[in-house]
Amino acid sequence: MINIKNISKQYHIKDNSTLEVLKNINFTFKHNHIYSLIGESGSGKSTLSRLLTYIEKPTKGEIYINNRELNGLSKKQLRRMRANVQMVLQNASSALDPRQKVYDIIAESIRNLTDIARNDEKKYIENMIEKVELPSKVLYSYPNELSGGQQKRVCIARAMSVSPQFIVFDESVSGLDVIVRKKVLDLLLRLQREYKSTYLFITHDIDVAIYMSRDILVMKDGNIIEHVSNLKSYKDFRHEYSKILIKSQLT
Ligand SMILES: Nc1ncnc2c1ncn2[C@@H]1O[C@H](COP(=O)(O)OP(=O)(O)OP(=O)(O)O)[C@@H](O)[C@H]1O
Repeated sequence: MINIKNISKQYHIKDNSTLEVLKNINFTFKHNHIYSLIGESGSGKSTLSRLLTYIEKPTKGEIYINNRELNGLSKKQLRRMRANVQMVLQNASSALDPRQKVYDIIAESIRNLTDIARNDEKKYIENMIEKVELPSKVLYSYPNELSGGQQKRVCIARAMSVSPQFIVFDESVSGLDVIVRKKVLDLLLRLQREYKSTYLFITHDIDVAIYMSRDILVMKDGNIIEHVSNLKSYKDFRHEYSKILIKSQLT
């Protein structure tokens, strides 16, 4: 479970002024659940994902994972926490080191973030690559030898390999063609059922958001302005802004 309390994020921009990108957000992400997050460009979705994955710190507020606040943890505890929360980004090719073979990319993550013994590593990685439905020979390829869809699956395998409880997918399927995208989404849904992790699925695309989850957060100007759980129809969105956002995609 991840709990965010009174989270704000400000950036210093030119002329000594500050830009408040996230404004006092409170939310609890339940265990074993998928949330979709939609919102227009610049509303703060990626900033929120960077805070949730500890890439950046909030200016104000606290993030709790399993009731433990991040600040003040020892290095070892922090390492464990980092494994707990993973992120899969839009641009798979830039997220993968072009100089490393897929095996080494996944192994690096495992070595840094888990206690899996070296003797067990190969079997574990082969199993992981099978879970994302890639042939094992991919492990000995470089990322640029793979298709966009295959690279995406490698990113998913790397994230899953450290057994995270929480995964943020930030526009993770953008840029894939419709058929490949659906296959990746179905894979993610299967993996979620198997691993019982919590997903925060960030997307511009309302259809993708609904395909992944009926639990939808809408973000505007640094706030979560609406949370619809158990969405049954577009009419369940009550906030005027959500309605405009949905309408703009449907017309
Ligand atoms: N490091 C930074 N320094 C200054 N401003 C930033 C920084 N990172 C983000 N911003 C600003 O914060 C706002 C929110 O950006 P963010 O990327 O979180 O939005 P987003 O909803 O993810 O947008 P998109 O859908 O286009 O990715 C934008 O105005 C952006 O310019």
